[in-house]
Formats: sequence, structure tokens, C-alpha cells
Amino acid sequence: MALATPLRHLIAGQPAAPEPTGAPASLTAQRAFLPHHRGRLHARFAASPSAGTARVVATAAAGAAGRPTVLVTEKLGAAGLELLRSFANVDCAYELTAEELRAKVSLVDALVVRSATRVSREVFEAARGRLRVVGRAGVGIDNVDLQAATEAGCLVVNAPTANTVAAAEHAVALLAAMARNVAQADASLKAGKWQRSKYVGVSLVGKTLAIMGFGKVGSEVARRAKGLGMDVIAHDPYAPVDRARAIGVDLVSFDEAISTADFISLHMPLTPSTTKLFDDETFAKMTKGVRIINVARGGVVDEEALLRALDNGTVAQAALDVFFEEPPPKDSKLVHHENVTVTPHLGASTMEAQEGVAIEIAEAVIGALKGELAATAVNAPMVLAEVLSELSPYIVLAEKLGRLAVQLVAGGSGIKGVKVVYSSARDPDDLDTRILRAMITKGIVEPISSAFVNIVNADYVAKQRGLRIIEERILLDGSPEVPINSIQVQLANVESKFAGALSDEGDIRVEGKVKDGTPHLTLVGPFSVDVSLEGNLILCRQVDQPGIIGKVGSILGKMNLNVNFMSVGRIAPGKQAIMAIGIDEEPEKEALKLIGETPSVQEFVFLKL
Ligand SMILES: NC(=O)C1=CN([C@@H]2O[C@H](COP(=O)(O)OP(=O)(O)OC[C@H]3O[C@@H](n4cnc5c(N)ncnc54)[C@H](O)[C@@H]3O)[C@@H](O)[C@H]2O)C=CC1
Ligand SMILES: O=C(O)C(=O)COP(=O)(O)O
Repeated sequence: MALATPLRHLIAGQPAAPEPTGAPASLTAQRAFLPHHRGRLHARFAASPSAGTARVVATAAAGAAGRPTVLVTEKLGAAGLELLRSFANVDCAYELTAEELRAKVSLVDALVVRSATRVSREVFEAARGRLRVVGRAGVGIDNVDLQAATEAGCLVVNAPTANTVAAAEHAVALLAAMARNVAQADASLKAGKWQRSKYVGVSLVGKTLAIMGFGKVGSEVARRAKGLGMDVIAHDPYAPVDRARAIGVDLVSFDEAISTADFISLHMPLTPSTTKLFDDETFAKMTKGVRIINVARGGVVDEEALLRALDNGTVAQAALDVFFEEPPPKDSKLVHHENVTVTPHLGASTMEAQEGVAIEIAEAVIGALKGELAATAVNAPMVLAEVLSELSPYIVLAEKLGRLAVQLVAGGSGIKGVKVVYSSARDPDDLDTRILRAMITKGIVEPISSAFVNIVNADYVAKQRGLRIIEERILLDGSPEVPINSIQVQLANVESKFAGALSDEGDIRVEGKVKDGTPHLTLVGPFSVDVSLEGNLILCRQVDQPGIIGKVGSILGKMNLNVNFMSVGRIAPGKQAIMAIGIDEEPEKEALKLIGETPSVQEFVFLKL
């Protein structure tokens, strides 16, 4: 079995794309299980294929040359582009219309965007299953329809750290420029005027700055503002108090923040709950003459309300880097307001940040195309690299058990409930089974549908199909060193095309273990067997008696079918027994017919692993 080290784990159910030539060979190995060089983890996350090897990458359909294709729709730093080109065919096509994007997206495996490309549901639909990764070269993913991505099984990754300082510096630049009328004075002087008294500013020292959203950018702004001698308070319902306290910032309520601040700087994401959070009502609670900076997202502010607040003097000045609509309309009253300083979404636009973001996203996209899952995955559960490494063979086992179980279902009986029982000596809190559950779903769903399933969409697909998966743990005595002793998959209340697979309770039941790193089938219904889960499997039920193994073996031999494993499980001598035979190739119908005709064989089934 091709369970090479390091193992590849599961992300997609699509055919394998060959390892693209020219890829930095060391990247896979380095990123697989080691902490990322910036302290983040990249988790390996490749697919387990139906064919039995654990070696399928996330690319749905790589180009003819075997290299995946990446579409880059906005300007990306050169080093990131170079990295992408070392691995994939890269198509840089900027300023595409929505229609042009939809036309191109079905021809690519990954899409890299910044904030200006709207990756809508229509884009995922137009991709027709090929698009496997969307890389957002920056933080805000409000321009990507995450639900549609998840439904399509498309991984979305972002680059959340490389532009933090740039955004914070831009907020501070706007804060100071606004307070001292730099932009207005500059324009006035360039227009031939010398207006010293008109542009008297306000001081920052001793003023209160309220940071709204105390995340990465917000906390960096706070640090810098403290250096300018400002009193900094912050509002963030989800930020840890200790982190704020450590840099001398008090976390306060929303109302306290906005009603006591001289300056308010916005640093929260655009979400349904932050959309137009700053509306007439909010402005009315602010101190008269407050100054506002927005380097977050235009959508968190009701721009009409801000205009009214500027006109009635509630807000003395605003400095805006972001707008509800980008670019804003040419005649935008807000943009042209004399008390408003504007920049065209430049928060992340420093040479350093753009190079950093480009490398960060290129690495994440390449990793995902190779079947790894970056720590920056936005729409998939994060599974740590060490966990993936340890669970590798169980991931393969989980999918194969799902695949086996579903093939045992008699047509038309429908699958309602799935129960997965993990036997383990490990504390349940130390055993993350999400990826195993996802792969069991994949194993069950893929053989019976056109859906492809990966960890991104497994739960969604299961829900869509009304598949209820219950997980149960059996706590064993023994060493917690071994993560799992066995995995059992039960399909409740179904008819089986192989009655021998039914437990006494009437469920289809298959159980497996990992032995020497290889998945084995160890239980079928009530019968203990031991067969390595490779290639294909024939299960025969017969009355236990001498000679049957030889007969069936000789049929397979005559048909030139290589038996890689064989095991007989019986309830008691002379009673019912099951023969599990692992074969490399798919047998001809004739061979199966002859097995069925062998005296004493009561039933048999051929199963593809
Ligand atoms: N203008 C630009 O070029 C850039 C803009 N950004 C934007 O800046 C914002 C912050 O980015 P990061 O700090 O990297 O993100 P982050 O995720 O580290 O921080 C966001 C913080 O907002 C908080 N938050 C969420 N809902 C909130 C609410 N209702 N009220 C108050 N706080 C709330 C979260 O708890 C979190 O701590 C994002 O909107 C991002 O898109 C980031 C980089 C560049
Ligand atoms: O990272 C973010 O959230 C940003 O807003 C930066 O956007 P950009 O990549 O410069 O279009």
C-alpha cells in the first residue's frame, strides 16, 4: 500500500493531479508537520482516493501538463507570484468583469484575489466543481461567499497577518493627517494658497482614542497611539481582557467607548452584525466634535448617516480608507466633504505588506493544491499538523469503512442513521475525530452520488442528504499512545445485499483497525476477519468446512487474479463462516459467477475499496 511517509491526508475526492514539475520539492515535507516559519501550522490535508492509495491532492482537474492553474485577479507581490509560478500555471488577469471572471473560473484550480474581486455564489457555480481553492491575499473575506464556497467543497484561505502593521500604520497616518489637516492643506498650497489660520489642527496628546475591534490591527493601533501620548480605550466583545490590559488598554462597553472618545478608530470585520453599526443612533451618542477613522470596511458605517453627522457637526472630521462601494461614486458627497480625508483602500498597500501577503497566500494556496490545509483556512475546521500526522492511517481506514459499508446496502433501502464507534484508550478530549467523521461521510456518499466530499463540505453534504452521523466513544484500558484501537461503522435499519454483514441488531456493521500503519478490516457483521484494506474485496459466506478456501482460491488463480490477503472468520467450527479475500484487480463477471456457483457458498459480494 502506498502509505508513504509523510502520509497524505484527505481533502478532496477528485482524481489525483500529478505532482507538478518544478515545485519546490522540500515545501511539502517542510510544511507538512512542522510549525510554519512564522509560527503558524500548516496541516497536511490531502485526499484518500477511492483506488486505495493515500495520495490525492486537492486539485480537481489539473491542466493537461499536470500543473494546476491559478487565476490571479488582482495585483500580487512579485515574490508570491514567483512562488505560485514555480508550482502552477499562473494566469494574471486584472479588472475582470463579473462575466469574464465567471468565464475563466471553470478553467482554473485556484483563484487568488484581494478585496476588489467579488467571489459570489455565481462564481462558484460557474466553476463547475473545478475550483478547489480561493486565496484571499489579505484579511477581510467579506468579498467571498463563504457559504457557497463550503457547499462547493472549495477551501478558502486568507493571509491574515502580513498586512496587520501596514493597516495599523495607515490608521495612525490618517489619524495624524486628519488632526493636522495635512491633505486639505497640501491641496490648498498646491492650488497656490497659503492658509495657515484655516488649517489649525487639534493635538493628539492626552486625547481619548476608542479602538472599535481590538484584534490584530486594533491592538497595533493602540500600541502606536499610546506612544503618541493618547489615552486608549477599546470595545471588542470577544477580545481577551488580559491582552488589552497588557498594553494598557481598558476594554469598555460600546456606548462608553463611543460616548467618551475624542477619536474613534474602526477595526472590526464586516459581518451581518457589524453592517451599518455606525448609524444615526450611534452618531447621536458620540461626543460633539468626535473624529473618526475607518480603515476596516466601509460597510460598517451608514455613509448617509455619517454625512449627516459631519454636516451637523457631531463628527468634526472623518478619515476614510474604505467605502461601502469601492471605488465610491465620483460625485460622492462624503469623498468631497471638506472635513473628510480619503485614501483609496490603501491600508494594506505597503511594499513590505504586499510582498508578505503575496508569499503568505501563495504558500497557503500551493499547500492546499497539494492537499495540505493551511492554518489560515477560513471555511474548514483546523486540524493541527501533529493530529493529522498521527491520524493518517485512521483517515484512510475511516473512508474505506464508509465505502465498504455503503456498498453492502441493498439498493432502495436508503441510509438513515450512521453510527461511528471509536474504541480508544485516549481521553476523548485528546481525540479530534472531525476529520475521521468527514472521511466516513466521504466514503459513504461518494460511491452513491456525484457529490465529491472533503473536510470543507462533509458536514454540509451529510446534512443535505439527511445523513445523521452519531459518534460514540468506547473508553478502553491501555496505552493512550495509540490514538484509536478500532473504528466501527454501523448503518442502522437498512437491508444488506450481504446478509452476513448484518449484526444481531440488524445493522450493517464493519469494523477496522490500523495494523503496522495499514488499515485492516477486522469485523463484518458478527464475523471477525483480518484483511488488509487494499485493492478490492470479495466477501463470501459459507458453511465452515474443509476445501472451500482452496476452491475459491483456485477460481481466482485460474482467472489470473492476485490474492493479496485472505482471512476466514467463523462463529464456531462447522457453523457459518465468512471468507474475506483481498484482490488487486477487479475480477471479470465470469470469476464472480463461478465463486457464486461454488457449492456451500451461500452468498458473496464484490466490494471496491
Ligand atoms: N484597509 C485595509 O487595507 C485593511 C483593512 N483591514 C480590515 O481591518 C479589520 C480588522 O482586521 P484584523 O485586525 O486583522 O482582524 P481581527 O480578526 O484580528 O480583528 C477583528 C476584531 O474585531 C472584533 N469584533 C468583531 N465584531 C465586533 C463588534 N461587533 N464590535 C467590536 N469588535 C468586534 C473581533 O473580536 C476581533 O478581535 C478587518 O475588517 C479587515 O478587513 C485589514 C487589513 C487591511
Ligand atoms: O486585508 C484586508 O482586509 C484589506 O482590506 C486589504 O485589501 P487589499 O488586499 O489591499 O485589497
